[in-house]
Amino acid sequence: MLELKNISLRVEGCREILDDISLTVEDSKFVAITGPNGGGKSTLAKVIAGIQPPDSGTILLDGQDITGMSITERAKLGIGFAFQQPVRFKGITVRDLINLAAGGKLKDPEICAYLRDVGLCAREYINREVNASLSGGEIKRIEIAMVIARKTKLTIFDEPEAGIDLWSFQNLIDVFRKMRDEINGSIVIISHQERILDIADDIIVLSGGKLVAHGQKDDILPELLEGGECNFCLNREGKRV
Ligand SMILES: Nc1ncnc2c1ncn2[C@@H]1O[C@H](COP(=O)(O)OP(=O)(O)OP(=O)(O)O)[C@@H](O)[C@H]1O
Repeated sequence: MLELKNISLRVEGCREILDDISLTVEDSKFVAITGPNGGGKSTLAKVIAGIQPPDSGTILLDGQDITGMSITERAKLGIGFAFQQPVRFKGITVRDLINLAAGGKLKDPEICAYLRDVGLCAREYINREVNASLSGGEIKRIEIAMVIARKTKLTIFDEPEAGIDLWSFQNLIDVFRKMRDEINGSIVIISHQERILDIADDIIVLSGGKLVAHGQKDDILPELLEGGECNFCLNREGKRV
């Protein structure tokens, strides 16, 4: 279980990017974080992954205080993070990356199964070098395949739909459904997409750095669909408009 207690973060000369955020992600839950642009979603994901330290507050994983831990230490405890803009590694093949993620040498059929899960033709990609010749959508899918192979306790995806075409989007939804059903871990997804929000157990809405709603999908989604994300926008006084 992941617990965030009173997390705040301020950038010099700027308002609070995260303002006293407290929330819990229970085991085996699929949680979507959404909200207006600039609300603090990516920053919160970076705070959970250990990329950005908070100014104050505490982060607990299964009761253990991980607030001061590095990305690597958190990764060892089972936190995985898929970036909004994935990185490319020159000289490394797709096979190498999946093996690296899985923490051992997998047989080709196993690697192919991960690639198929994310809609890539395994034969075409398994020996490809992960360099600039891969498209943004292809690299994104390879990164998702890596996250699945890593089988982490808590996986954070930052806008996984970015750069993925419409046809592959359905495939992506299927991947997340499968992850939710088969992997015994929690998934936190930052997304603006209704179809991703729709498969979540819980939805969290961040706006202006504040947590403005957190509850079961069936309670939050109708309000989001009715008024859009700006139904949750805050005015200068920090009140919902
Ligand atoms: N290093 C920084 N310096 C100044 N401002 C920052 C910094 N990092 C983030 N911000 C600001 O903090 C706010 C929250 O950014 P963040 O990327 O977390 O938003 P988001 O909810 O993920 O937005 P989007 O939906 O557009 O991806 C934005 O206004 C952003 O400009």
